[in-house]
Amino acid sequence: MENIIEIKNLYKKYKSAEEFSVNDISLNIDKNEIYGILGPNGAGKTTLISMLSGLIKPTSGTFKINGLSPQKDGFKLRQIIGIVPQEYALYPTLTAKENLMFFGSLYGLPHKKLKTAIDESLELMGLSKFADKKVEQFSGGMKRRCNLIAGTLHNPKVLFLDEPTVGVDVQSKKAIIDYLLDLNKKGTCIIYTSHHLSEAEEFCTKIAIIDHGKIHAVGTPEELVNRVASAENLEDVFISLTGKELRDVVV
Ligand SMILES: Nc1ncnc2c1ncn2[C@@H]1O[C@H](COP(=O)(O)OP(=O)(O)OP(=O)(O)O)[C@@H](O)[C@H]1O
Repeated sequence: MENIIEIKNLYKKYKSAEEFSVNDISLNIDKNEIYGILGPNGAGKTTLISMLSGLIKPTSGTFKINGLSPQKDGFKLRQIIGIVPQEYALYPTLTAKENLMFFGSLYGLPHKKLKTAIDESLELMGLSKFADKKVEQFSGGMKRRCNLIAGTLHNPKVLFLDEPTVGVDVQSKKAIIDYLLDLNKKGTCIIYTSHHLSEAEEFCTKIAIIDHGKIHAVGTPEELVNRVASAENLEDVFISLTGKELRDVVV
């Protein structure tokens, strides 16, 4: 076991808000994990991973990623993390390949290495034959697949994903999960937020259940199910811990 992320007493209160959106979270994440942050709407999932990925600043508390802190080592930190937000960060009038060349060059990858990484990733994602099509012609699922490639071309040590499979078709979902499993096998620690309990149960090695900005439970899917008497699956655990039904949290 080797922690790649160490979070200590992290808080976030937005200026316009009355309550803390993240309220005293402490968490260690091992470098080999596929770590699911699960919780209902407004639980604080996006706020938590936005802080960890450097998009917003914590109100208080500290965290380190691979021993680096955002205050002291911001530049180095940005080189080892990947971020895939919910919204597409792609240029619609550029082709998939042009988009990926653009984003890959932002990571400073040499041209030849970048071209190889793009070709391999498009192949893995089942998008090779669409490489020269404009992204505006893509379906939502194809855009998401392309978005994921754009955030991972530099082979990050830690990848933050916000709801990577929400609202995508079955084929894209499978491609995304297979791609993430492959990245994890090659050494990327994956932290992802989700509403999909059954997907998380299958896919995650560890899960944190979060609600009202606090962590309610942490464990492997199996540990969580065993911890709650009469729970048969993660959905039962979720209802028991948050008092919310799955239908309340599916967007
Ligand atoms: N920019 C902001 N300004 C003020 N309040 C915010 C802001 N962003 C989020 N919040 C509030 O913080 C809380 C947590 O929101 P957050 O988006 O982190 O939750 P979430 O678990 O990701 O929810 P969802 O699944 O709906 O995306 C909510 O009460 C939300 O209204």
